[in-house]
Amino acid sequence: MENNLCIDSLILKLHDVNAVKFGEYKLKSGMLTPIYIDLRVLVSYPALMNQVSNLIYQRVQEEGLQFDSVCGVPYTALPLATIICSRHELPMLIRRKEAKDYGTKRLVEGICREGDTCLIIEDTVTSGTSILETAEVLYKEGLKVTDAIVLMDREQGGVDMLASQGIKLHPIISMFKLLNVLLAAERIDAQTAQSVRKFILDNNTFRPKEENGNEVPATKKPCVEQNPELSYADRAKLPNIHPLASKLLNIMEEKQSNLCVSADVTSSEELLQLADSLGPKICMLKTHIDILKDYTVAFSQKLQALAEKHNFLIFEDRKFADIGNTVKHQYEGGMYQISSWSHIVNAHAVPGPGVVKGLSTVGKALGRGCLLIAQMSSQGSLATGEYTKAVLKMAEEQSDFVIGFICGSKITKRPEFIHMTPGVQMQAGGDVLGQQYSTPEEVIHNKGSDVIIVGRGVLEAPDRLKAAESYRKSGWDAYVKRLGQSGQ
Ligand SMILES: O=c1ccn([C@@H]2O[C@H](COP(=O)(O)O)[C@@H](O)[C@H]2O)c(=O)[nH]1
Repeated sequence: MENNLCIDSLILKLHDVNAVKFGEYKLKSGMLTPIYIDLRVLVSYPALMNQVSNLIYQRVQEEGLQFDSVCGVPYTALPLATIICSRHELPMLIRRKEAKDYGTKRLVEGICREGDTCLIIEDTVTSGTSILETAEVLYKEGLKVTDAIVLMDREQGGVDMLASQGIKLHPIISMFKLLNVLLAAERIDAQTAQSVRKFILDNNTFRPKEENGNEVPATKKPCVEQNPELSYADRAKLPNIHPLASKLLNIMEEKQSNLCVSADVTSSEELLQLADSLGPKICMLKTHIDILKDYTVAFSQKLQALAEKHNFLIFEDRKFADIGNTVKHQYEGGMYQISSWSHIVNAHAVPGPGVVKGLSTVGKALGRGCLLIAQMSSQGSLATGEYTKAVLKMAEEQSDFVIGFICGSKITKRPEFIHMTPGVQMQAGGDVLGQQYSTPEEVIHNKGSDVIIVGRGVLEAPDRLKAAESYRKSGWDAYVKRLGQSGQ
């Protein structure tokens, strides 16, 4: 989170110094682009140079990269590499763009030992060819290149192209992140952000080769609705949106996360530990409070503090399903006092509209929201067809409290409702008790849902944090892809 804030402030500073320009510009390849990143100006801003160099070095450490020397791609990344190498006493190599016609005539200055590994530093990547050109010069000196760090990735295929050549690229700022931050700060309008997003998605420079050397044919775009789709950030600003839905959409945009982790554990200590470690990766944490063996009021206070600290919402998956008067007591009272700590709860529509009325008499004044269960992920679920349509109608009639749905796919085009889908794992399949799983791509890109709810996919992974990050990334990438194909 802290690092995120640091990157957000850097993006705004880069915009301030005109290192990010909107208009029509030509790239090295000749391609015309509506956004140009000009980091050459950095040399005139020493504080910014230091900030960028620190972030690059921080990334090197976070990734645990091992190398013997550092080489900046000429010319913009040269001073950045120099600052890093000088500050951290690392051996540096300088790549010449043209060989001298006297003396050693070398293309690389500095000591190259056969078999040593050199880390490449670059300012901006589009296709990745500048990094590859530098790597090729280093290879000729007997060096190995396994990793490169770039400040700004235009997300136009550089990561994939370099990966195909055995170089892992570690970007610090991505184009979509940059657009989101500038949009949130009102430096650009939604239309500009969307047209740049579309340009980036339509102009991927990487064409992987099949084994026979031919280019892989472009995959067919899935059939999507033709009406343009709003981003999470745009939906957060809708005039008729529920404030809690708006808050959630803003969190999703800011954290680039549409991941809700289902914290189905039985000890409060483990749940708090999960919330603290996975907090930066999620937009929401889902609980089943009645499976905890040791619930206390102090626990619920600690959970709320963690939600504040990491900026996520709490969703108690209580699935209320009784008459209004009963659910009112179940929501407000009893040993769990759910309404006091859970931002969102859910309800079955089976009892009729009274269940929502009962919950809203407690939750509305507290600014809480409710999801209606329109479909379920379990095999043989009866929540289908006409039932799902009736749930939608019930939500529309009480949209001052209902903020969205638990569902398998998008059930309404009304952008103020948020669709959340459980039964998500990296591999489609199921469990022995009837749970059915779809992938993040299927749920977000193909089925049009907004949030993936993942339980065992994260909880049973050997490294929960790593698993949460890969679900976050898959869910977010699927959303970005969907936005780019929405016809805007
Ligand atoms: O239709 C539904 C509604 C709720 N759930 C809940 O989501 C999680 C899923 O856990 P996994 O381990 O990812 O299967 C769990 O808490 C369910 O109660 C659902 O699965 N399907």
